[in-house]
Amino acid sequence: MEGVDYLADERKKAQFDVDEMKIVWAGSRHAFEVSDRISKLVANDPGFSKEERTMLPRKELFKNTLRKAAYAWKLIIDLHLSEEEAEKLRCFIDEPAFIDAHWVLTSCLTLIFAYAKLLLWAQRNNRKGGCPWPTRCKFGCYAQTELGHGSNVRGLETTATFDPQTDEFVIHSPTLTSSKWWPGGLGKVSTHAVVYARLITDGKDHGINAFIIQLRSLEDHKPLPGITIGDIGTKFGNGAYNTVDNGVLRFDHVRIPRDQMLMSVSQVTKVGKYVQFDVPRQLLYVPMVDVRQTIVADASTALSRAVCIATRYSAVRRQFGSQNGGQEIQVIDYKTQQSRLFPLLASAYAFRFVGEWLKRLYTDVTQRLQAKDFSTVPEVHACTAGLKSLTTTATADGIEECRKLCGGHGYLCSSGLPELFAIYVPACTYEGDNIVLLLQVARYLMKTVSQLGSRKKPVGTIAYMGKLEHLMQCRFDVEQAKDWLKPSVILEAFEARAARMSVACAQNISKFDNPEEGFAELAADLVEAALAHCQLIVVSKFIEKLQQDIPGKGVKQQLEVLCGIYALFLLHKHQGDFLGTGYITSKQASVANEQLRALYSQLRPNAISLVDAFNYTDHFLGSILGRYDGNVYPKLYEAAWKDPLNESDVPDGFHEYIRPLLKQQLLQTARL
Ligand SMILES: CC/C=C\C/C=C\C/C=C\C/C=C\CCC(=O)SCCNC(=O)CCNC(=O)[C@H](O)C(C)(C)COP(=O)(O)OP(=O)(O)OC[C@H]1O[C@@H](n2cnc3c(N)ncnc32)[C@H](O)[C@@H]1OP(=O)(O)O
Ligand SMILES: Cc1cc2nc3c(=O)[nH]c(=O)nc-3n(C[C@H](O)[C@H](O)[C@H](O)COP(=O)(O)OP(=O)(O)OC[C@H]3O[C@@H](n4cnc5c(N)ncnc54)[C@H](O)[C@@H]3O)c2cc1C
Repeated sequence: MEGVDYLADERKKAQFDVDEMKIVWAGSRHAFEVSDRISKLVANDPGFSKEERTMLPRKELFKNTLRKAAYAWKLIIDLHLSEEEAEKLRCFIDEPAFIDAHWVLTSCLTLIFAYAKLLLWAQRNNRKGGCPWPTRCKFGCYAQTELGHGSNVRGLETTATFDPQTDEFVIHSPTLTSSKWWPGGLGKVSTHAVVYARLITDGKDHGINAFIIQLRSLEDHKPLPGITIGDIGTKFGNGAYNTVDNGVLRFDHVRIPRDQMLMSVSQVTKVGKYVQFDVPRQLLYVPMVDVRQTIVADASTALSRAVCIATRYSAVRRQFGSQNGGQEIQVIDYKTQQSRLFPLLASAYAFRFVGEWLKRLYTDVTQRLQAKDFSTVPEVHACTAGLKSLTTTATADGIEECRKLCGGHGYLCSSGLPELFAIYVPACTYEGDNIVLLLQVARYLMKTVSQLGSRKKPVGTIAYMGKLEHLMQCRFDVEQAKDWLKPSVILEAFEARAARMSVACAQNISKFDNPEEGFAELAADLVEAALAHCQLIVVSKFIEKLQQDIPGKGVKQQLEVLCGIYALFLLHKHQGDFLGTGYITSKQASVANEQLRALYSQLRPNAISLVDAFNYTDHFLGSILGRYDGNVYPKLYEAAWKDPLNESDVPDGFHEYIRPLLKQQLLQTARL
């Protein structure tokens, strides 16, 4: 029946003020109001329907994305949307697109510009005159990865050879493996690209630098002479990321003016002299830090969506336990369901808060860079790389777990979960493979440990290493389950585990004559140590959030429960680390698990309201199982009939393939 709220009883159980929690989730009252308004605007506009997305063939799907993007762009201009509102519009349209960032940010913050802005900052500081980029370009993409190399940026093969005769660079793809491969928006749309290539002057290779290159004519959109471009082919999943034209690009001696090199860390003069500036070369990589922090901020959105669907459906779905004709048990009441679902709910909140914190850290580093203070770049690189890795891996795994939590119906496209997973899972790879990124964190940790004896004191997220002596010796000395609720106890446990794992790796590396050989040999242990450090960051930022003034009846208490679940779930999952490093005993681990179970029971009556606090519209969720009103079965039944296979009772192909077989069977039966 329309209009009935099948989850109303669940909503009545809430022990906290949901509206206040919505504001905590959004970040501020203002952010909530913008998000609420724009999500409804998108949901009520048929131009943004997603209904048939998983059924469209690739060409139609892509054209539909072009239409939506153009329509959204028009809305942004017609409604005079601010940058913040436009970003929300992009989020709630919920369709990866070639121009994601371009139309989002009317103030010229294109995807490519987002990458290039720090390079441009350096450029502005190092030479006179403005950059030709944002005003001249139409659509941009970021062409770094090649067919042969992605992670190993130093191994890229595209060349940019300076010709002093003409004051130009000659851009060339010398091998098949040097073809640019993967850039989003490149295949069919981008007119310009930031291209990473080896800079060569006077026969000398100066390593990787970035160049702005026009790819297509602004008149007829054809590739410019010497340039070959195409789409790299269909990707994983129906609909999903196939809305984006990830592309291939080759250059055959293409000439560009000298001023189209992004001269952030070095410069080539008119006479072909290569000049290195007095800035760290890593500045060239800082734009990757920018997108990684955005990905961390987005992880909580993807995970919370999946969790919202699985939580609501778990309250609707009933299996077993009916007595005397009564109702069966809601699957959310099974302890196994809770122990799989509630840690994901807690993770969604944890990632939200660590994402907010990372944004502040990133803003701080950009301000420091303006003042030529490069001191925090290594820490920010380690934090963005590590948290990108942790949050995207946990989110992709979490979405898949939510699909399983919904049983068979989770496997239907109408549950929204298969497409959400297919769109999300490449986040574990793009913007840096997650293992490669954890190894960057491990390098930073090993460097930190090796410098502990020096005068350089560890600060920020590695400050805990400053009390190494204590962390190596301390023991957890309390026995009761409720002791595990004390923030100081949780923090010390995570600090001791992370510190001990890093020190153990450093000690093992020191047994090798060559540290690089030791690092390579111990890579699997190093990845675990890096993960322990990143989990400590997430736990500590959740605890810091709880120290703030949080208004609203019961809101802080719910967040305390979620924080406890996040930390104790990790402790339970990684028990081997905590026991192995000797900080806790097996009895204490079992007491922690007892506390975890108690927290699940505390969360249970609030579960539906905690996912309501995400304030997602049914349009954004795109899931029959996750509908706000819980009216699942009639809508699933209705949706099945919309499938193209159900357009006729007799399928296409019946006469060619089914009927002859049936006839053959009839004949065989007759012969018997
Ligand atoms: C506006 C945006 C809008 C929306 C976006 C939202 C969502 C995203 C949606 C879609 C996705 C879109 C795009 C995806 C785009 C891409 O995937 S682009 C391609 C990204 N590629 C990578 O990430 C490659 C990964 N590899 C690397 O980053 C590096 O090469 C490396 C980290 C593996 C290093 O390799 P090495 O050869 O070992 O190192 P090196 O080059 O010699 O440098 C070593 C020193 O530099 C430090 N360092 C490395 N990276 C950085 C960095 N990013 N910032 C600062 N410092 C860095 C490193 O720590 C070493 O320092 P030392 O002190 O130890 O010397
Ligand atoms: C959807 C999508 C969009 C993308 N968009 C863009 C874009 O816009 N622009 C762009 O330039 N690129 C883009 N990329 C490319 C992306 O950045 C790379 O694929 C990514 O950086 C991983 O590099 P790779 O493919 O070379 O993986 P590889 O490095 O080949 O990884 C293969 C395996 O080797 C392992 N491995 C590699 N190196 C090491 C090591 N040192 N130690 C231990 N293990 C290692 C990895 O963990 C992985 O298991 C995109 C990719 C995808 C999937």
